[in-house]
Amino acid sequence: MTDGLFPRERAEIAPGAVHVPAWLPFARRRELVDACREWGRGPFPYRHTVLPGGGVMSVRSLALGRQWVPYRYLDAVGIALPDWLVELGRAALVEAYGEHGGFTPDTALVNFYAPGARMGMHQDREERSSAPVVSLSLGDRCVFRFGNEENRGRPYQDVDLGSGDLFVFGGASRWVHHGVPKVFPGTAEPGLGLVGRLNITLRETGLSV
Ligand SMILES: O=C(O)CCC(=O)C(=O)O
Ligand SMILES: [Fe+2]
Repeated sequence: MTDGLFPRERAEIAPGAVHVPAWLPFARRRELVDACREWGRGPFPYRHTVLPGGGVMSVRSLALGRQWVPYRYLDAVGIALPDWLVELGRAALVEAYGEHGGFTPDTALVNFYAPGARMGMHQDREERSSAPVVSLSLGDRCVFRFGNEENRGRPYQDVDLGSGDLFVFGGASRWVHHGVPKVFPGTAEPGLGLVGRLNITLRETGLSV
């Protein structure tokens, strides 16, 4: 896959953190965008999450499978996590690591970044399972900041995540701080039918029902 002048190469950003540019074929991206739109039409629309301190996230999100509120998972399921998405998550791990290790995600967070939206540095740490996090990106390109386990600051690496990209972080990278400091508006590929950026993360909560 070539983006402009330079091919974007598959890279292991850190041990257990694998970036596969343009992993999803265009047709699959379109299907995912359509699915994300459908999910938002139902009784559980995309919402700005209100943080305990009163801050409001600029991203709008919805959950598939087990629902997340800051900073815990609820027992409640709003929208079911479809089997085909679980299978896609397994295929993503086979791509990244050569095996899926029995990955059985029970939740997916779908984030929508309208122009100007971003996500601060954080850890995905409400999960009791150490299974990897699978991230799929659609639409506008962004800077994905991948840091360290200790704090929100340096050292970090900035990774360019584009439409169709797969990013997996597991193993020694599972509890690393990460965030999205910038999205580049208008960079979604034509024909995708998306203004902005969508990101889907699949996780195993490790919680029993
Ligand atoms: O949008 C992204 O690429 C990252 C999303 C994320 O870190 C999260 O939902 O926890
Ligand atoms: Fe995260």
